Amino acid sequence: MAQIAPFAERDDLMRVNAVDKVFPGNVQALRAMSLTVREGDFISLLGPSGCGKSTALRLIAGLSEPTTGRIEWATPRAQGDLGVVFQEPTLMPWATVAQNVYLPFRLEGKSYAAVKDEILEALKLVGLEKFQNAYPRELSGGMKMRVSIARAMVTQPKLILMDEPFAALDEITRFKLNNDLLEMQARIGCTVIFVTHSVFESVFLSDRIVVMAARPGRVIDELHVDEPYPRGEMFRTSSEYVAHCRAASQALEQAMEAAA
Ligand SMILES: Nc1ncnc2c1ncn2[C@@H]1O[C@H](COP(=O)(O)OP(=O)(O)OP(=O)(O)O)[C@@H](O)[C@H]1O
Repeated sequence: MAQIAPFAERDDLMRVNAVDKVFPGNVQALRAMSLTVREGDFISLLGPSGCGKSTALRLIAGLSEPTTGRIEWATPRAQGDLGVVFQEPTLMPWATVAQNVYLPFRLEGKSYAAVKDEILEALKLVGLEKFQNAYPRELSGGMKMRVSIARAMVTQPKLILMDEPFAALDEITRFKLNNDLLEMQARIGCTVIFVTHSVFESVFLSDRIVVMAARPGRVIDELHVDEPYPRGEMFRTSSEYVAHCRAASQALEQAMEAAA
């Protein structure tokens, strides 16, 4: 479990270097995107629909290749260094909660018996250890998302990519999961890149907000939310939070105008 270094002292983890992504039909999903991601950063990609947030995440995950430019890791990436959480929990309905969380290890060829302690630990982190033998159909939307997060964290990855994971949840569940996500990040010391449309969510969670504009998808601004962690309800109701939300809102408005 790594400790997160102070903001100014973090080592580079990976770099998106002058990346363009053009889809068939000449759709320029990303133009000249550059971003240095450092160990322990919590980065939100914030922007309107179609600005290339999911495309950027897929490129970083290695699920798609840049048209030009490069994705470079500071040290070679091993299996288990990366966890991904999508908007839908994407659980296997026929498998128990524990079997779902086991999946990344199964893909690495490890037996269940060899990793059952890690699975239980991940389920504890998301508060679902009592549900290890339940099936997805027995769980609420928020609980399913917790299982999906446990599955992404179980290998203690260096980097977790999250594509609007809480967009489909009600606001109270979303706030709770935001709080819990920060706690989990602090516990395993990972880096997070989090895609969202929500100014409020991005300010609450992140220390860096990368603002993107559409047509073509590109980075137009980066904001630093220079507020200490752990963050909780006190931060959410503070004047500092409101001030950061205002700044992020303005940057988002400029992003919309840039695309208009
Ligand atoms: N596989 C694909 N083939 C063709 N065009 C694509 C493909 N994937 C994405 N695009 C286009 O690339 C652009 C960026 O899409 P992307 O999904 O990355 O945006 P986004 O910011 O994540 O949007 P949203 O917030 O709506 O999810 C859009 O114009 C989209 O239609």
